[in-house]
Amino acid sequence: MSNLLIKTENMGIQFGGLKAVQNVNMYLNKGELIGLIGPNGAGKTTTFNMLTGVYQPTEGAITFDGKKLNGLKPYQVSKLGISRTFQNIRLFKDLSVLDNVKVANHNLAKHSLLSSILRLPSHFSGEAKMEKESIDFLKIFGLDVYKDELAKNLPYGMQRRLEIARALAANPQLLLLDEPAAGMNPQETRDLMELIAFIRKEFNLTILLIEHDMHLVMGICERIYVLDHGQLIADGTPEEIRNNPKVIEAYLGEEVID
Ligand SMILES: Nc1ncnc2c1ncn2[C@@H]1O[C@H](COP(=O)(O)OP(=O)(O)OP(=O)(O)O)[C@@H](O)[C@H]1O
Repeated sequence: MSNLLIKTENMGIQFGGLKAVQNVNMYLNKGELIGLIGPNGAGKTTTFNMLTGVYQPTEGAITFDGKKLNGLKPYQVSKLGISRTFQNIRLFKDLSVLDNVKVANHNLAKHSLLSSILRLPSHFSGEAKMEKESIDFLKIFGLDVYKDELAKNLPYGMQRRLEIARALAANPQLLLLDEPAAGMNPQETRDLMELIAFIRKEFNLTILLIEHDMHLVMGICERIYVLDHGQLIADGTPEEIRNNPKVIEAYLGEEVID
């Protein structure tokens, strides 16, 4: 059985005259935690948008778990097992913390629509099961104490955690995290690193992580891809990336890779 979960072959996208991403060849094996880094505007979020069906690549192919993703809509990609978080937090701000997770979990609820409408016993057991599962999720993220709070009232770092919990509640095989530590303080970032490592193991996940915080990326990723001006300029272990002259040049004047 193949260990390969997702691969892109010469993936690219053009917006008008601008080739935002081109010739991207990446792969993730099952269970890997991989970083995607690059200076501002390098094409990282655009890459996530192609992997999740938000944008259709204008070139190349994406294969996930043996299936072609090209042409699929975001909800179809999500059903196949890819979940993501966003650079700018996207929660249902006026719903409770618990309801935010339940909404995501609901997509997969096992009881049928008919039993929900007729309120058959299987509906209630389904609801109760989902409620319990959702609270269990919140516990893992340290969010159960906030379960009845509106999402918009959570401290910023907790909102970021809730976004990850929500993505995970959809039961993905592949989790794409777009700058999960953005705006967090150093302690929150350290806690987040531990949490990401933990959920990867606990849920047998494969994770692709966009992150500007080099310490976070270098600390937890097995391999790292580097994008610059829409093209991959390097891939390798954190050690290889740290010492790669092309990477150092791409980042010169932007941030220090320590
Ligand atoms: N819908 C679009 N239409 C036109 N250009 C776009 C569109 N989406 C992205 N781009 C362009 O694609 C390029 C890559 O943008 P992208 O947001 O993917 O970069 P990034 O690496 O995620 O940057 P950052 O680190 O600042 O988030 C940019 O030049 C951007 O302006």
